[in-house]
Amino acid sequence: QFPRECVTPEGLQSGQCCPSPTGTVGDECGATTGRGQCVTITADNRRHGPQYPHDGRDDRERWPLRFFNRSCQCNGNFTGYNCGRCRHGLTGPNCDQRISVVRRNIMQMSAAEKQAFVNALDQAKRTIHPDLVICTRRYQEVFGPDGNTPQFENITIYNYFVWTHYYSVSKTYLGAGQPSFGGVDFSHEGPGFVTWHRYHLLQLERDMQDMLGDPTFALPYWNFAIGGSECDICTDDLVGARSSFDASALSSNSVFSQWRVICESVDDYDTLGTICNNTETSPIRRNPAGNVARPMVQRLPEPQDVVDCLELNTFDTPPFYSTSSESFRNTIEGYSAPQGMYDPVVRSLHNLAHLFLNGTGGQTHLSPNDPIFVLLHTFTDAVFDEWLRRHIPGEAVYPEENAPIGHNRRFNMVPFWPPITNAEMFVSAPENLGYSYEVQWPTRAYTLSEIITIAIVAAVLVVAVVGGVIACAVRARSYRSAEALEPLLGETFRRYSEDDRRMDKSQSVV
Ligand SMILES: O=C(O)c1cc2cc(O)c(O)cc2[nH]1
Repeated sequence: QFPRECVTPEGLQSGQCCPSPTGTVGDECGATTGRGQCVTITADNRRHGPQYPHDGRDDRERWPLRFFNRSCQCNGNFTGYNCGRCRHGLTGPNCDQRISVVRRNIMQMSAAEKQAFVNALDQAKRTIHPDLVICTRRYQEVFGPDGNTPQFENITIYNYFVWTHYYSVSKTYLGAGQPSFGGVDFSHEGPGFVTWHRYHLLQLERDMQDMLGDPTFALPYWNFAIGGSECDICTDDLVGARSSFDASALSSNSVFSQWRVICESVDDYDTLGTICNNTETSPIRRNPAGNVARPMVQRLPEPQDVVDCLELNTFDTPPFYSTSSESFRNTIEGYSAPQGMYDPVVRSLHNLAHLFLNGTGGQTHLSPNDPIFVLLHTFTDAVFDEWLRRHIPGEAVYPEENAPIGHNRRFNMVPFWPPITNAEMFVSAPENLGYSYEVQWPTRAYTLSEIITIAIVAAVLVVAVVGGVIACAVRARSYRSAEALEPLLGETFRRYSEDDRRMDKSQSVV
């Protein structure tokens, strides 16, 4: 969430976080080489929706102003907390060389590519994030018991990915003995669902690119809209098969059976007002299609669900919440039927894929601990990108105000650093964000009236073509028979003509 360099007592007190990419004094944000400059942070102050009634009580409001009010703003193709790196899809000392980052279907990757991806994830689970640290206390307690020991911790790259999700969904602590307020979610149940998760993946992809020293590294996706009740990627060469001994555990042949989750002690955080840290506890649990108590979540979404949701024209609809109807966002998120109608009992698309996993991956505070989360969300993001490509919306269709807290267009997404708004992720990825998807979208099945129309048009065409062919054949045949008769006719004609001439001559002599 914040750069290690900034979380000193002085850094926190100054409210400024503008490190230099070269570590040189007086070169904040690489200003001397034109990379960027240190600016005052703008935070959204438009009204949010009525779901959150506790203004002033949560560190995440008007993010990140509770912690910092100045950060780097980078120029041109430079980016990062100190403007020291290139925008996605660019490389080179001046960040002006294009590279291609293509996200592919994991099922279509070679055995070697699958293995490389699994190894990269495992490396990310064990590698300390090079730049960022997490706060483990609310701001009120962030200077520590002695007032001079900032409460921040190192965290690994993959656990940072898990932690940011947890921090964005955690409840608002209202004080000892008071129940924490759960009607708040900075990354779900609002228009920011698609933009927040898009940035979340971009951050992991960039961190893994840096870790691997490969700027072309791309996260693959899982096409979860395959129907049925089988998890096709739950195999030992991918995210791990089911254990033969425990239906909810992973096979010991998979490296992911060794992974331990973070952010499990949610009751402690909510009652004590503490925050999840990098401490790893139990193994991943997963029992796809094993939730017998909820038969509706025992099947994966169907291909037709993707077709239907891509046809919805409106990005989001009031109240811009999990109760919105005819909203593309609420449909891909999965609180509406795939055709857009809100129904409180329905779970579809993204939500259905989560719940189908039935374990770690089905609980919001824990779900990214299961690596399926990455693949499930890249596919969700691919659907979002395809919707942007087909409908070409301006940013004006993204609500500027009255969305749930965290979800307004200009809100800086919690808890990312440097500050980044929802609007900045509401753009087509290939042109603006330096990555694309290689994907074959299912096509819509024809309706009965379309089938009848097509059949009639086809029948008319067949009749016209066959009629034309017959007419041509008849004409060609009569032409040929006329040619065959022509020598005989010619002879007869000549004879008659000669007789006529002789007759004429004799008549003229008379
Ligand atoms: O109950 C739901 O609809 C549900 C569960 C779940 C888990 C998760 O990690 C999400 O990101 C969303 C979600 N929705």
